[in-house]
Amino acid sequence: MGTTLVFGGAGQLGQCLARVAREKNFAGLIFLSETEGNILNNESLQALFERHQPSHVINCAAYTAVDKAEDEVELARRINRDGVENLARLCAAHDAVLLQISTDFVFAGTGNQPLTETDATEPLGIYGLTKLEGEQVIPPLTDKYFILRTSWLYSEFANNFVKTMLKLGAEREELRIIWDQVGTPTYAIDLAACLLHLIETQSQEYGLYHYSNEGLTSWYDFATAIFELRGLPTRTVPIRSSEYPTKATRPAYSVMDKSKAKARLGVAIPHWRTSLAECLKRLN
Ligand SMILES: NC(=O)C1=CN([C@@H]2O[C@H](COP(=O)(O)OP(=O)(O)OC[C@H]3O[C@@H](n4cnc5c(N)ncnc54)[C@H](OP(=O)(O)O)[C@@H]3O)[C@@H](O)[C@H]2O)C=CC1
Ligand SMILES: Cc1cn([C@H]2C[C@H](O)[C@@H](COP(=O)(O)OP(=O)(O)O[C@H]3O[C@@H](C)C(=O)[C@@H](O)[C@H]3O)O2)c(=O)[nH]c1=O
Repeated sequence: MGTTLVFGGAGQLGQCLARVAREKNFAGLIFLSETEGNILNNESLQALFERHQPSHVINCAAYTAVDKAEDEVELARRINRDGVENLARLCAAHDAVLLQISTDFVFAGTGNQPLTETDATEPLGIYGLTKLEGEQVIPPLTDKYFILRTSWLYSEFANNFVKTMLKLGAEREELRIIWDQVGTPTYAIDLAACLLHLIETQSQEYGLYHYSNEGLTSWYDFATAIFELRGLPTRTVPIRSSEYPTKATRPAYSVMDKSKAKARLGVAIPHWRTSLAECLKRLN
């Protein structure tokens, strides 16, 4: 197997990839932090591609601060769109496969049926918009790409909802959590395993896919499950989004249909509750 360059290697998904690769003895991955592989620096990117001649490139680098993006539009766009364009161009020139990660926030979330890859996108905020732009720059440059849209990523690494809940739950008796946003949490370790599976199997089923854990839940039910599984007495109170004002509006319903990924990529997808229990065990 060839070499895989992992950009954004120090972020949540990057660290999950490192763990899964270590556990599977998966060789050939080169993890690059922002300083080692800045996706906005074309000169250093070119040097990296020339030195390593990668067969695959996984882009975990992104601007992920959903609310802050509303005030940092240009920076978010440079990282989420221009950075992806830089990688896609170099992948095309070096005949490498690009694995790009996108988000459920490309959808407006006004429906109530699981979203497929062909459903219309309509981002509600700058983060979702710039991630969608990042999806759109790829196909004109290369055919050899996988775009995996995922949602509500969490893990034992970096900052995420599960870790925030455990921290707040240890400090407060009661937490008020939104229940009118419905989606599917995704254990970033499962997504990492899926990405490595695509490389290991040398999959050529290129294209756009939805990948989250199975099932659906609200943030309120997710938080309640975290405390139940952890055996914490923290009370959770369901509130509406209007009672928890944020700068960026989130989709109310962003459950994604994974039929295409299951049919074409040969991946088994665990239920979110099973994976949550696994993550909490790891966090112990
Ligand atoms: N987190 C989530 O809930 C979800 C995430 N996604 C997508 O999944 C992917 C991985 O997300 P996740 O790991 O959680 O995000 P993180 O924010 O944990 O990681 C992103 C990483 O990208 C790095 N980065 C930022 N700018 C650059 C740059 N110019 N060049 C290289 N690296 C850079 C960041 O470094 P630094 O921190 O130093 O700035 C950070 O380490 C992203 O594409 C994200 O949009 C999709 C759905 C849900
Ligand atoms: C801390 C807290 C959050 N919430 C709500 C706010 C929000 O709607 C929801 C999740 O909050 P967070 O800020 O953790 O997550 P958020 O930034 O909305 O998460 C998103 O991140 C980007 C990167 C994605 O791509 C999305 O898939 C999604 O995971 O929980 C409460 O209701 N009560 C609370 O006490």
